[in-house]
Amino acid sequence: MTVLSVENLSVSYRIPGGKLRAVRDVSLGVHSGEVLGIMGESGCGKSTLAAAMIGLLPAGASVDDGTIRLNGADILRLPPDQQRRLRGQSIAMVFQDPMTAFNPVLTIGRQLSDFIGAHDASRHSRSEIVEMLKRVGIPDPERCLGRYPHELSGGMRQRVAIAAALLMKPDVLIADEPTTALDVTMEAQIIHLLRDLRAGFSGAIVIVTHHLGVIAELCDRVAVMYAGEVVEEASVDALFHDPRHPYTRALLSCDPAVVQPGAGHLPTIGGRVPDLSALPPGCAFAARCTFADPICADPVPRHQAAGRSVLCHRSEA
Ligand SMILES: Nc1ncnc2c1ncn2[C@@H]1O[C@H](COP(=O)(O)OP(=O)(O)OP(=O)(O)O)[C@@H](O)[C@H]1O
Repeated sequence: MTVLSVENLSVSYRIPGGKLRAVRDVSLGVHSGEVLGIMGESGCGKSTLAAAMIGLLPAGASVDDGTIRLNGADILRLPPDQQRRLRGQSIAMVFQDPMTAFNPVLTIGRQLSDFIGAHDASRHSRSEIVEMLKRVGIPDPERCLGRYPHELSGGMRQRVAIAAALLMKPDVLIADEPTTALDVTMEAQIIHLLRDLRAGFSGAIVIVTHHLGVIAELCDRVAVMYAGEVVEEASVDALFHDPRHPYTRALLSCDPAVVQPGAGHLPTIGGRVPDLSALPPGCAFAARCTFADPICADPVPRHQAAGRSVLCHRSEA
């Protein structure tokens, strides 16, 4: 069942003298039990898309067009209090820097019970919280409950943030760069933790990342973003073994090691991402694409086939 679907979504930021089009005509869906990865270089619009999905767009950003459906409800068109309620019950978010999710002057125990109590006080007892902390690998959960956020390492804080999100039993868990603020060892541990947790979680997971290892190890499907658009969407297997969009191919061919699970961050491609406030007509990747020809200045068709879509004049899905 599709729990979260985004249809023809466009989001822009107001900037001096105009508009920066951060998300352009994006359509995506994620089903229960599935992990969708959203990947792309810095500035391609991943975080803006994730923020729109959870309804927490930063100041200056607005939805120009499109719909976001959560369990079928068109959340952008609900009154704000209903939006908040639906989100609180159905979506949980894990942020890049877990410190931002915690109040520095309250203990972890107080925050977990307050946070969860705010959504459904009766459902969660202290023992459930302790059980969840154990599940996410906190070595001494009882002791952890009495600690303040700054007394935990970054990796432990991220584990607690993941525990808090899972305690809500959300239909959709959105994780925005969940490993980026961590060192390499902790990053690997959190990737393994998320992989283990998948088994006991029936909701959908959306992971925003520029880390190919996260995609390879955790995701079922992946949407590759470039300059605000989804340029290719496919199963992880299809994408890694048979990338069709020249941008995806360029990313993967920069370093053959990247197709291996556990591989590193996205390599860089020559040239620059276009200015999102003054986009060229046609394909936004054309200026960096080795296959570009004059047709690329025309509006770009989206080729769709079973389980795959590709936004390119020259590549079929
Ligand atoms: N508050 C803002 N005001 C104006 N422009 C913004 C703002 N936040 C982001 N942008 C611009 O929107 C575009 C998309 O940014 P976004 O943060 O969504 O990309 P991203 O792929 O998540 O990048 P990163 O991985 O660096 O966070 C970028 O061009 C960015 O400069």
